Amino acid sequence: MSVHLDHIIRVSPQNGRPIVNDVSLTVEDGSFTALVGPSGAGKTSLLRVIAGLDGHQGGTVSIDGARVDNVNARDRNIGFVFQHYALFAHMTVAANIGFGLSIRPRRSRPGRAEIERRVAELLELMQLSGMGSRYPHELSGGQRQRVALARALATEPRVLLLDEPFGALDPVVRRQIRGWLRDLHERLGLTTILVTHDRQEATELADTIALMRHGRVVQTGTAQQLEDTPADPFVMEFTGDVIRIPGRIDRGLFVADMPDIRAFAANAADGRGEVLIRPADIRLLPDAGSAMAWLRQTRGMIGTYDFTTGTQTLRFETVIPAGAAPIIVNCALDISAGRIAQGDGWIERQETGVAQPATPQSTGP
Ligand SMILES: Nc1ncnc2c1ncn2[C@@H]1O[C@H](COP(=O)(O)OP(=O)(O)OP(=O)(O)O)[C@@H](O)[C@H]1O
Repeated sequence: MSVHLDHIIRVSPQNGRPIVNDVSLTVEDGSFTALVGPSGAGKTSLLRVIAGLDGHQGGTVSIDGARVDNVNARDRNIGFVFQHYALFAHMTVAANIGFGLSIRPRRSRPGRAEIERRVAELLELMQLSGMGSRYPHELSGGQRQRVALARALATEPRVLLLDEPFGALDPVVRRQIRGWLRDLHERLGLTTILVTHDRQEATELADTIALMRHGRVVQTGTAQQLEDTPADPFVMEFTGDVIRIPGRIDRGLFVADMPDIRAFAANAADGRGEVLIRPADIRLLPDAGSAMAWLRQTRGMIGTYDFTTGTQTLRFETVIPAGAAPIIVNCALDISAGRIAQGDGWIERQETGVAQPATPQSTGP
């Protein structure tokens, strides 16, 4: 089932400020979407609006093309698992899983034998066979989260909402459960939306990533798209390592404040600016300046360099130039593969890999 959000607004019940601010998002049927972003960005709030647990003051939520704004949570056919959505401690694992079915209105409630069959099926699917009679405190953290997932899936929802479901697990279990979850998503043909802080988790699991900040979706796309063509400096920093190099635009050139960084063409008005660049895109140019680059560590073709000019040092990891000695004297940096920012936005969007015209070496401000 697809989920479509159209200009959703939710305001804080306390102070009327927008918590979700004009969010439009389409989650395709059968897709796996990760909602990522800093704390307080509105990810949980958006998930709760989709689930129908919280109301919204503007916009519409549609599931499979039908508006569900006035449909209560129980009737949306959505399963959800929250990090702190605890299991019922006094109930066995089997009773926890079957709970959603057992409280259905009499008309739609399956018989006891049918519930038992469904629970057994889910226990097997979750690799928890034989654990139905245990109590939650007799399980590991990873097993408990799988029971929570089983409970969410018992009513056969087609949409699954997961809010940091693995946050409390140790990293090894977390990685194992990831692969297993993706597999489950495929096998059951689910449409899944996962809230996570973990960039790696989002990249591994999701087809689409929606990055949120201040109640808005800043950019949606594959992990690769967000990394390669970030909509703004915030997205670039969120999606990978970035080095910021301050400078200015001077008559069509970006001139770094730090000497021995090559100026390059910048199609923008004169003023302050900053280059944001992935460390791996920085190029060391031997015999092109007066700086010194000292190779601190190597990892295959990649080296960690301290690039020193005057009293300033820049540390970054990049490709070791062919035949370079561990200490390169008289070198300069090429940062023309970066993007130039001013405040929260780009002042110029450059495509990486496009050759820049040869320009004179910067001599600083
Ligand atoms: N019921 C509420 N009443 C008032 N403010 C709320 C309520 N729920 C959330 N907020 C506020 O809305 C903003 C978004 O919160 P939300 O929990 O959705 O963010 P988040 O991106 O999920 O953050 P985190 O990653 O820390 O869980 C925060 O500023 C939060 O304080």
